[in-house]
Amino acid sequence: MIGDHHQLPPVIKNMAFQKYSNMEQSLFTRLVRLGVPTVDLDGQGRARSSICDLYRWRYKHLGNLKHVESWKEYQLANAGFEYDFQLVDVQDFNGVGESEPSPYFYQNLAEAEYCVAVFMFMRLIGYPASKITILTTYNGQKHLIRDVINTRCANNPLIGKPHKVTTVDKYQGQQNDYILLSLVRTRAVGHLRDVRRLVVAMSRARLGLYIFARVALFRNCFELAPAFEQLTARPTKLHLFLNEVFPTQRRNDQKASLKPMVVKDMSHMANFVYTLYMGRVKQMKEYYEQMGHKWEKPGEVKVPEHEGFISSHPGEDRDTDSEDEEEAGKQLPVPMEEEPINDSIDDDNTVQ
Ligand SMILES: Nc1ncnc2c1ncn2[C@@H]1O[C@H](COP(=O)(O)OP(=O)(O)OP(=O)(O)O)[C@@H](O)[C@H]1O
Repeated sequence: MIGDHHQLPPVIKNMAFQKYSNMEQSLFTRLVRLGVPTVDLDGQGRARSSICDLYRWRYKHLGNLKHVESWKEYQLANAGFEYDFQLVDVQDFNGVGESEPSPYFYQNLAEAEYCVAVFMFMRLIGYPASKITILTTYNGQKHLIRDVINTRCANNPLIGKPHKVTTVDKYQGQQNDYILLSLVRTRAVGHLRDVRRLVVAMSRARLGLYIFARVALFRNCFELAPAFEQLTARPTKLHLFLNEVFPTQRRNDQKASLKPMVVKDMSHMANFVYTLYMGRVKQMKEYYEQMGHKWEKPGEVKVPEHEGFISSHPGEDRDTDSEDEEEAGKQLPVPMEEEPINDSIDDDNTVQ
């Protein structure tokens, strides 16, 4: 029960220990509260300096180790993205924002679809799946995102699944290069108001952090202001650079000469990804045929209605009469798995 007292405390499941022994208080917090002299972390070696600024304010004198300025991976930009981090505003989809199908089980379909569309975009331009993690602040949303992934792309060899889809709380202590984060709530800020959860959420990414949320709600939360002021200083619509592939040689500190594509909303992103995918498949097919190889379709990025609550692909054009589309219509839905993405720490290939 030792640990950074600016992050989340241990989870105590036993009510007696929780209520009467105050075991949720970590040993570190206990010592700090008792006035025991402590040495605070003053050099972080995980994140780009710009990303670290989102939580640096919670620590006394947190600087950067030299390598986060000097190593090439920190100097280069994130391919396809104008910014190294962005807060992306997500509006209601079909009139719905957050939903609560059972008590305290929060979901947000628009954010789930948006996160998955961005993951698919990253895969299509060459990002390895192992470098991308999708995080969310609620268990309900974790299940929804996994379900959307299973529906849209898990079985597609061109896309597959991200390294992990899990909750911020479960991911404490872990990291990945690129984090897509869904904040879910649209009516009340909920438990992100605990700044320790915000610090964990903001501090998991090394190189890229893209947050999907209802901006008007979170920007007004007093406790979160130092982070959201920085987040909202950048555009809240996703800015993408087309024609870039991973890894780019564009420098992160260099103002790009290209004009970005500004993504209007989730449907726009889903549509764009669908078109990008179809273009990639067409290119591959032509290449195979030119080389005299037998062409086999890699898979689909969409399947029919699934369990009655996930919409069909928002970028899907149902008016098409192409043969490929008809074949896709005959495909059986991907079966639901309770835990399709492995959560165990043992198989984690991130460096700690
Ligand atoms: N001296 C260093 N040289 C290179 N990389 C470093 C160095 N120190 C830390 N890092 C990088 O920073 C990451 C975070 O370090 P570490 O896991 O010790 O932090 P932590 O305090 O346990 O993080 P958290 O509790 O927030 O998950 C490491 O995985 C590593 O990539």
